[in-house]
Amino acid sequence: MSDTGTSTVIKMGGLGKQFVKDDLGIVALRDFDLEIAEGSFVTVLGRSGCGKSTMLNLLAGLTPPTWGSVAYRGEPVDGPRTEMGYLTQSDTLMPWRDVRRNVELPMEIGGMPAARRRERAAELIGKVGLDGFEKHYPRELSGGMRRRVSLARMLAGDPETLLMDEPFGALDAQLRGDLQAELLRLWTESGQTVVFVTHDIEEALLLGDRVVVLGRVGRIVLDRAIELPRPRDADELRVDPHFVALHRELTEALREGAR
Ligand SMILES: Nc1ncnc2c1ncn2[C@@H]1O[C@H](COP(=O)(O)OP(=O)(O)OP(=O)(O)O)[C@@H](O)[C@H]1O
Repeated sequence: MSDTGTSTVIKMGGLGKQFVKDDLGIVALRDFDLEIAEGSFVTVLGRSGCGKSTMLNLLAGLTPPTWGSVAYRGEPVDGPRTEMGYLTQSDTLMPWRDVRRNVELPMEIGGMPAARRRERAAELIGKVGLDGFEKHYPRELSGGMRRRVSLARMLAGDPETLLMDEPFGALDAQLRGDLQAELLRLWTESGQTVVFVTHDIEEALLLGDRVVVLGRVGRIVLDRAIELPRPRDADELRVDPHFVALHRELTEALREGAR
């Protein structure tokens, strides 16, 4: 238990990853330490190439670390775990399954009866704004629509922790706002833990109750609480002096991280 009374759900210690390409070692992440409290919404902000996806892949157990370790509820993460849902940057929908059957997949694996599965899939498809597209195949959808199917599929697994890698980056502003609001609503209701990677300062501030800014090879340049009251309205926030000051602080941290 931490001093705030919440327990740590994720602990990354001395974490690092080196890739080897053409006999050359490329360090993507080095000496990375981070603890995440249960039920928190942590946004991880960093420029392209600073190791954000590498960190999430390690956290999700998709790739083994070169150095250090990841623990989930005190247990070492040495492969994917059902408690963690991962929305990756790349598209991992099954091309031979239509939208409904893609969304149903985690429930199918979990052994949920077909009628219940179908009902839940319909509900999730509605939540991500894809009513009417149930029978479409991934190739018949736009990139943004495919992201939304992936989001619905992740939620279908009912994970207690959500790992999200720039999930709304490719969407138009309106849809992005809708899905951000939907995610916040789900988070408020469910008490899930969220680790949300973005390179967008405003998004990091709008969503998180803590922001971690990464510099090169995942060096933590800033780790601070975001005390903005909720619900947060993007239009109102933009003129809020506290938000403006935080925005400036994060801009400076990103600049510092690039050095
Ligand atoms: N499989 C790999 N093989 C070799 N190098 C890799 C591999 N994956 C990542 N890297 C390198 O590691 C570094 C960090 O990559 P990573 O994808 O983690 O960054 P990122 O912060 O998520 O970037 P972006 O915001 O653009 O997705 C980059 O220099 C990248 O080229």
